Amino acid sequence: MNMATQNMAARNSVLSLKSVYKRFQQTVALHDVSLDVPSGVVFALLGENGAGKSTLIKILTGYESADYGHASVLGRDCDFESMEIRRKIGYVSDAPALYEWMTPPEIGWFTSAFYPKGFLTRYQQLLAEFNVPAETKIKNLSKGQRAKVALALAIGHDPELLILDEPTSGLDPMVRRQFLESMVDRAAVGRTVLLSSHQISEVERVADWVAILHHGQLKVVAPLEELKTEVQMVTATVDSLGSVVPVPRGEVLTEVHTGRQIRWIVKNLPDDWRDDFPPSAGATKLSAQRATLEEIFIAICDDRATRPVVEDDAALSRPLEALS
Ligand SMILES: Nc1ncnc2c1ncn2[C@@H]1O[C@H](COP(=O)(O)OP(=O)(O)OP(=O)(O)O)[C@@H](O)[C@H]1O
Repeated sequence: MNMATQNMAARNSVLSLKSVYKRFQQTVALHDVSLDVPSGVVFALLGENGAGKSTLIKILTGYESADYGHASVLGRDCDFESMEIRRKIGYVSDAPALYEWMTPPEIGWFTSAFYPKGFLTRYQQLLAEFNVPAETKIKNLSKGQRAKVALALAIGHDPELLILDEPTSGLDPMVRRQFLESMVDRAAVGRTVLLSSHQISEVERVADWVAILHHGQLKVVAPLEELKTEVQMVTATVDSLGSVVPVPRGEVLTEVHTGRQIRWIVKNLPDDWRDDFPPSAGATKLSAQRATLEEIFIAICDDRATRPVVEDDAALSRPLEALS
């Protein structure tokens, strides 16, 4: 993220993490994570399984504490004001706990006691929109129907900030679409949505901002459009296996070798990047194209991508210091 974008996010941020560390026994779940989420956007948190997404969300909602660093939501401290935060925001966890013996209307009526007037009416409208059966007890609802109840409970009070941990898993394609559209609508009226997801195509459709976590570290935070325009995939074919070719200038996120082909994912590739590959460089068929979000995600999160796939021992000694 460039400095101007970073400053903009920090100025209007609805949530903020500063140098947050979290460890579970030997597992480092979050490592020096700093993040500001601006208001009025759909902000997607991407990362491989175990990257630390749920841990980050649990710290924001006060279900876990950071070992070090500071987290705040809507200006409130996540450690000391978590009850207040949970009342203000909407939150759906990856496994929502609901009162199993109640019916959907009953749980809405029960929950309405914690929220201002207007909650129940809105909740009931959402249940009707989502076609949730009113007479069935929660324990007998399908996975998708449960997810709809949890979502209706989370947005019934029209929260300024909605936090969703993998919101669309278990939803059918129609509801998934309806649901994602409603996220965009929320952002359009100034509400903020933070969602974690593995569904890159969905994120690409709805997110304004994207953050990518990898092994507990925040690798990318940027507006989606900026990411799409600033990151490119450079491809070169090497003349012979094991030849040492230059690395393109710019910020090389990763390098992948497949036979004679090398692919680099590069941020801020200079216009004159081809000058780095004179005929003597041993690389031909040079091309650069914009990288898709999926390509960027894989480049950052697939650990195999940072290790060259080689077919002879000589190539193993190729210098990779330029890669982080
Ligand atoms: N309570 C816990 N005790 C021990 N380890 C934990 C605990 N919670 C999380 N972890 C570990 O911390 C790491 C991050 O887990 P987290 O659930 O935040 O990942 P995630 O990005 O949400 O993954 P997924 O996409 O699979 O849901 C994992 O290695 C996980 O095993």
